[in-house]
Amino acid sequence: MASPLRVLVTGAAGQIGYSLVLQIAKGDVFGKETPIVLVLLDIPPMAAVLEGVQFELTDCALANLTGVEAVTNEKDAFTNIDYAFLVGAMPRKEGMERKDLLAANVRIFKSQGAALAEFAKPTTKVIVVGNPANTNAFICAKYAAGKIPARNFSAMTRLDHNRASAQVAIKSGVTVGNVKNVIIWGNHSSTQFPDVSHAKVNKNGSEVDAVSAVGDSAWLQSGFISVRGVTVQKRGAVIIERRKLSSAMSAAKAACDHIHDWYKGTPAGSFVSMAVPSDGSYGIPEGLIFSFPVTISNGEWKIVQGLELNDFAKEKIAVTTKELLEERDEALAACGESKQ
Ligand SMILES: NC(=O)C1=CN([C@@H]2O[C@H](COP(=O)(O)OP(=O)(O)OC[C@H]3O[C@@H](n4cnc5c(N)ncnc54)[C@H](O)[C@@H]3O)[C@@H](O)[C@H]2O)C=CC1
Ligand SMILES: O=C([O-])CC(=O)C(=O)O
Repeated sequence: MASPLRVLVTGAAGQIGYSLVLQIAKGDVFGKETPIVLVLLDIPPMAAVLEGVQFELTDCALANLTGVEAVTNEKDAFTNIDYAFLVGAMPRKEGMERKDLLAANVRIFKSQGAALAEFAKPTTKVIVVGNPANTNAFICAKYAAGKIPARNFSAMTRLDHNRASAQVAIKSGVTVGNVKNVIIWGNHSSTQFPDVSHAKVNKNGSEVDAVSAVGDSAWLQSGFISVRGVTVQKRGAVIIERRKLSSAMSAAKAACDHIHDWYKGTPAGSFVSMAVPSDGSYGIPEGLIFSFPVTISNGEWKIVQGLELNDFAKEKIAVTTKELLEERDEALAACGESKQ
């Protein structure tokens, strides 16, 4: 048997954690053939709950789950890990924006960035789920710099990508497996820009542009993006309003999709949305953790180049970029650093 991948889930006693750990353990991310050791981290007051999750995972009797470790300190959590799902952070409540969590959550990611640098493998790959996800990932990467390359850090916009794909499928009268190349640009926040102008729909066996498959351009420029919040941009807030808790099942599934594609690659001709450090593509300031369309091969992502952006798209991308720059400066200040 190959040596197992060590996979860390932080916030493993929380609601996303509860959905996520089973999907990883049963092979949805790294494949059913890949042995896994799951490392579950939460804060000391959650130790008993965490132990309950550990017992349940053992009781699932999964063939390739070779170990489950429940820990409450960063050294045990981060030592020698291959992948980190950084979920543990405070969720927002009704009426809040995700950036309202910045002051409370950013320090967690400063500390975990330093712990990654000290204890993890230099090849470790990281997805930040805890909100505000892009800015937390920026801070985490900053404090791991010198040990783990910035390109190993990402933030999750796959949930927004999945939400957008599902809406296009419903409007086009197909199942979601027939929709590809939707793009989420920018921040995982209400300024994100869900863009279908490069998306494709397989309708009755032939591939057509999503815009013509949907057949409602007015909806694509307004209702699809955010009609009283029920579709993409503000979907998270709508779920909180209905459930009184933020998305968990769909967030866990999206985190699995994100790491699955990073590990296995994207199919030829397809791209997915992933928030990664900007290299200046599309005029986005370098280093900002920004959601782009990416293709993935051999564990390396590449930002899709050369997509044409019309004035509507440029305007939306400028708004989300401005918000990310403001969040970055606020986060640096909260970490006691000067602005960039
Ligand atoms: N990027 C995205 O698309 C999404 C992000 N989220 C975010 O994910 C985060 C987690 O959400 P839920 O699981 O619903 O929250 P939750 O409150 O159910 O669970 C969070 C867990 O994290 C733990 N935690 C807090 N500080 C920690 C630390 N320093 N180290 C380890 N664990 C720690 C808590 O004790 C708790 O068990 C929130 O910030 C939420 O806003 C949620 C949905 C989608
Ligand atoms: O909206 C929230 O606070 C949770 C989240 O990030 C989402 O559901 O997209």
